[in-house]
Amino acid sequence: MTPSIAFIGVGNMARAIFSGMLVSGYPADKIIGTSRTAEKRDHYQQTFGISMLADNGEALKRADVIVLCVKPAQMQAVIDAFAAHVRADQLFISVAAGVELGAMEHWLGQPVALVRSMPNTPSQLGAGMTGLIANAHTSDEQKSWVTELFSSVGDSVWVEKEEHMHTVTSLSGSAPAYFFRFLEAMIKNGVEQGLDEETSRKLASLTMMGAARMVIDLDEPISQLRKNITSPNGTTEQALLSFEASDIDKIVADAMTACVNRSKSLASDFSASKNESKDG
Ligand SMILES: NC(=O)C1=CN([C@@H]2O[C@H](COP(=O)(O)OP(=O)(O)OC[C@H]3O[C@@H](n4cnc5c(N)ncnc54)[C@H](OP(=O)(O)O)[C@@H]3O)[C@@H](O)[C@H]2O)C=CC1
Ligand SMILES: O=C(O)[C@@H]1CCC=N1
Repeated sequence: MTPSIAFIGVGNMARAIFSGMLVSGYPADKIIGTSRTAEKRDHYQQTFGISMLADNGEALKRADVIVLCVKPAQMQAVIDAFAAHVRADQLFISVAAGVELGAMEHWLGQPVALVRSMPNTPSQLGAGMTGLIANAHTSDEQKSWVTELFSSVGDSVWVEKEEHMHTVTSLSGSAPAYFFRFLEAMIKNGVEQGLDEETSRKLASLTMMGAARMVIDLDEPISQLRKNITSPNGTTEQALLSFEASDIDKIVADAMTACVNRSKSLASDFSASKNESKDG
């Protein structure tokens, strides 16, 4: 039987996951979403044919699997409001950056299967990449089901230690935005050199896709793929020398470290112990 899935807090990430699921054949009548905004509920209901509710508790009641998709700062209030009605057979999946399993277990207040995920928005095209870790109450069968769920919108990896979720966030969760930023800079320069924006966008973005496909499909070191393009004393060499002069490794490492540090600070802001001391 196909489980009913409730997405609590339909925004960018929830939409990316359920639209990818719909494309891969998940029945719309098994998908519920929640939002506090009436216009959004109407929009998602009409556009995707899923059920949209205002009441998270009602969504919880109807669902076998609950995907928590609100912002980290909203997570505790959302869980607190329905924790008393959680059933032991339900499976929870969080997509929130930084919020640790221990904190969510504490807010849920009872032993329940819980998976922390870090997906990304390419999921909406079936090209997502998701990092996963489960708590001790999640069975192997539930983990397999979660793997299948995220396979339907791309690919996934299970990490061994929860601290690795910070790294996953910097390598894949946030990373589409790095590539978009890089493309924005390339397209801007193409336009400054006289091409129209549409042509610049096509040249740069299809090149990014082609390069990514070479990395994924060809069994060759990335450095070799780079060398194959870099003729001695040619054009590419000049571009790469310019990157090195700006210390591209440091630029990328600084950005990824900033991402990881923010993920860690979210974890500390919303940790169960901090919450307890706040309560106490
Ligand atoms: N965007 C991304 O690329 C990624 C995001 N994430 C994680 O996904 C989560 C959501 O991010 P994102 O989708 O970008 O954020 P959005 O703001 O787009 O979505 C969150 C949605 O939650 C809804 N919401 C807020 N409070 C409630 C509530 N009490 N009940 C029901 N709905 C509520 C809001 O709608 P309304 O105000 O109408 O209720 C809003 O649309 C975050 O925790 C983030 O860390 C993880 C990986 C990637
Ligand atoms: O920026 C954020 O906090 C979320 C988590 C990963 C991508 N977006």
